[in-house]
Amino acid sequence: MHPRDQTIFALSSGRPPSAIAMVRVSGPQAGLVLTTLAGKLPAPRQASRRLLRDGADQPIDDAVVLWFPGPGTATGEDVAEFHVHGGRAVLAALLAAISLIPNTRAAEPGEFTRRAFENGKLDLTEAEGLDDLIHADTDRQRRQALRQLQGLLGNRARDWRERIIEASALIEAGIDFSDEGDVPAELTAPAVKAIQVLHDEITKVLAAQGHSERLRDGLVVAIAGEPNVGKSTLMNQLARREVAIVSPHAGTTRDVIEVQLDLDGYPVTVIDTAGIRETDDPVEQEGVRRARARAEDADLVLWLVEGERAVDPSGGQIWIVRNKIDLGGVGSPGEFGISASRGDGIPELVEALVKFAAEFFGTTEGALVTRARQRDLLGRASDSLRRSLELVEEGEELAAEELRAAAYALGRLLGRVDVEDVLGAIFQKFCIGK
Ligand SMILES: Nc1nc2c(c(=O)[nH]1)N(C=O)[C@@H](CNc1ccc(C(=O)N[C@@H](CCC(=O)O)C(=O)O)cc1)CN2
Ligand SMILES: Nc1nc2c(ncn2[C@@H]2O[C@H](COP(=O)(O)OP(=O)(O)OP(=O)(O)O)[C@@H](O)[C@H]2O)c(=O)[nH]1
Ligand SMILES: [Mg+2]
Repeated sequence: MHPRDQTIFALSSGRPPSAIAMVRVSGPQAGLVLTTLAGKLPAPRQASRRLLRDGADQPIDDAVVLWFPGPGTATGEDVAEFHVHGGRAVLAALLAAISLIPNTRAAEPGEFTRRAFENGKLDLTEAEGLDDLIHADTDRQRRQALRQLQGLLGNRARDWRERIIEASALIEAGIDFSDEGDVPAELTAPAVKAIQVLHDEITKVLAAQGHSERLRDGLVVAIAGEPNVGKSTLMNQLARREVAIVSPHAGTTRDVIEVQLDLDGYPVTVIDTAGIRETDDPVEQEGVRRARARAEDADLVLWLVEGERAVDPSGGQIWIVRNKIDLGGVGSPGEFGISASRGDGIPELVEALVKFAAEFFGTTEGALVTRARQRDLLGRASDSLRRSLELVEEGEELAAEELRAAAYALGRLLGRVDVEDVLGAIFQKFCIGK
């Protein structure tokens, strides 16, 4: 039997042990799995309590089960759900009992979603949104992912694709009509107008995206500066816990230490680094090398100084943060003055970071593009439309060719025209059970 026709099953809830766990089954054998383990089929889409039994008629667990007959289901296939106690032995017994039923097998990562995609329940951008929703850590990530899952980009792309195909039909009708020589302008004018509007709409969506695709990974803020200025103390303040070792000894931090923060719904990774100085200690040298590399890659560097020390960092986005103001010393304009150990100035610094994040991510409530793949394909569609406008004067065939390329790019965005390995690569990164 082809793997596509097998019935798949997986633990769809989190790592055991948990209070309750959910095992999902999808495919033609889902009903048989349910009756084998739980007796007669429950009423569709209604929770029923059943004692589950294995092949030897031994009890597995006291469970709640659901039966969703296809095709009106999440995957488009028959689906069964087992809501059981989330202990490791319960799950092991349940999964073993299911796998004994012929033509069933454990699902690959993302395979439920893949089947939903193949059955037309969602397009590729919606599947990507679903994956992002599962991995969303902050509220803004969640909202962006949910918009994508609900088809905000997919619906726009479908509409654009249809309109491009209509415009290209107009142009091609002109080509047939003219037979030889130029197509009369009154035939192509409506198509040209339509292409211009389409080009404007797609370009606007691309322009509005800002750094919205970075919302998935988060902003990286590096704390850097000379040894002993209080970088690790600031890190602990921002994290509100003791993530880094603080000591009066210069050269304490060697490895790069990271914490994930949720700043007003924006995901921010803060990294604490080794104090940058010339040193003979090879371990510290390596720490300094890593500190420099990470600071260079960061979206923002908080360059910490203490006391009256002058500063000379250069390049990139850098904020000067003057620490230990409790010991005296005055900050210059354009600097932050803080006491990392006492907490003075920290709320102001955090507030500025939230503002920076808001500007960095741009108008994420309006952003439709969340991945490089999507941006790339929209860019191609927009470029092809622009070229078709340029070419329409020279020859309708060339313009029609570019329109086909634009429609093709949108088709790939939606996952309508894509080669198996591209789809495979996308779904592979999903969770098992999703
Ligand atoms: N127990 C449980 N909770 C869950 C899911 C699930 O599969 N099981 N989901 C898993 O994704 C999410 C909900 N998403 C769903 C998406 C589509 C359909 C569905 O049955 N769609 C049909 C019928 C539409 C309808 O009646 O509204 C369809 O699209 O044809 C169900 C759940 C989150 N919570
Ligand atoms: N008075 C005062 N002391 C501070 C302040 N912040 C940090 N310190 C002290 O400064 C010393 C160095 O702090 P760390 O946070 O370890 O400094 P660091 O920059 O991480 O040092 P390295 O990891 O060695 O580069 C410790 O003794 C801290 O207690 C501050 O705001 N005021
Ligand atoms: Mg340190």
